[in-house]
Amino acid sequence: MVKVSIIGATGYAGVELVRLLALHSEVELMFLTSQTYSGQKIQDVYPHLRGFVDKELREQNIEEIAEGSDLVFLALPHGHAVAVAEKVLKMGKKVIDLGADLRFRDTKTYEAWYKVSHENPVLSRDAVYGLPEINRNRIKEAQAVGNPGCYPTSAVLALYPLIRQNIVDVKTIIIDSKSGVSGAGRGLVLGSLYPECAESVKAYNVGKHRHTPEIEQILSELAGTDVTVSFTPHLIPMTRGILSTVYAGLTCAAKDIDIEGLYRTCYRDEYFVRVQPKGVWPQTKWVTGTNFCDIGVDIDARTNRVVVTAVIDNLVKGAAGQAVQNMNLMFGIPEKTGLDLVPLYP
Ligand SMILES: NC(=O)C1=CN([C@@H]2O[C@H](COP(=O)(O)OP(=O)(O)OC[C@H]3O[C@@H](n4cnc5c(N)ncnc54)[C@H](OP(=O)(O)O)[C@@H]3O)[C@@H](O)[C@H]2O)C=CC1
Ligand SMILES: CC(=O)N[C@@H](CCC(=O)OP(=O)(O)O)C(=O)O
Repeated sequence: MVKVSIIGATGYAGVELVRLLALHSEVELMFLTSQTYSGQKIQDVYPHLRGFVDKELREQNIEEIAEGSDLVFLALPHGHAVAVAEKVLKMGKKVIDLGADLRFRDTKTYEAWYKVSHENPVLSRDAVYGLPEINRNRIKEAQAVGNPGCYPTSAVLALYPLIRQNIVDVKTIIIDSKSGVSGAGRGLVLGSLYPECAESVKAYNVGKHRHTPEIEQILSELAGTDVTVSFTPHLIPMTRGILSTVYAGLTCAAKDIDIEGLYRTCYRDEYFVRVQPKGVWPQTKWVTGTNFCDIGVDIDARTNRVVVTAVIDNLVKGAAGQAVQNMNLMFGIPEKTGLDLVPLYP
């Protein structure tokens, strides 16, 4: 059994990890931490876990936690992970950060967009970006993984087959995303209050969302050239789910491309990416509670642009599920373990 602990177990991402790991056959849950609720049992803070997990929430004593764990998940606000990751790694244990602190090869970019200083550029440079569909072999060898952001997971999986085949003009990419409110976390945020967001949809952080440089970093690495994207996130009144619609101009004639075949070939061995038949556009409900990313794709022959939609559950493939998938890879556990779930529908 792999011994795992979660720092920040009471946030939405952390508690989703607890849910998935509670029934994971190869894992033993060791320590769960919380600042606010330390001393209480997690099943008292989150009664849906009663009967599955019986654990007291602890303070963040990292040495003790790392000593008793093989892997530590960090589900903290950005800016808090580096110091913890350093201690865990120093004790020879592995770490997966669900936040943004280990996602950037160039920490100057991180500092510019996140407005916090990064104390360990080497740690960030050596960490592996944890998108298994692209980085599987490197994740298997990793000591530290930066788990991708929720919007970038959907956008990069939507674009990867196009970039890999070099059939779109990378200066024309537009990413239009909608997220459920749990993406903002459990903290009290005015915009997450029911009267503020119910029966309403809005764009936010237009042209300046922190996931823009993350998407550009990965697409640039894949394309071998600098890629810039127009990315606009929207808040939509639902709890879970992200839908990203991506547009890109083709560099060849539409008639020369079997677009569905291209996506099927690219993802043929990827259990968690489900390419829909041409003309079928997935909805967020098709993936709720699971690690799937469902993709719909077609070419708009009139404009010679590809249109792709990708849906994920932001808390699963966008956070905790992807983290479990990465853990499985890092410990040689079959990749689907703990994640072989049927979506919740309707
Ligand atoms: N929500 C989502 O869909 C996704 C979230 N993420 C990332 O995962 C991380 C956690 O997000 P999420 O769960 O949504 O956030 P929440 O606000 O729901 O939870 C934050 C967690 O961090 C703990 N915490 C807060 N401040 C501190 C601090 N100063 N020191 C130690 N612990 C602290 C909280 O503990 P407590 O309240 O018990 O004191 C809580 O457990 C973030 O980096 C986020 O960006 C990534 C992808 C998707
Ligand atoms: C709806 C909503 O507010 N979503 C969050 C998602 C960010 C997130 O989860 O941050 P990381 O993935 O980078 O850690 C936001 O836009 O800030």
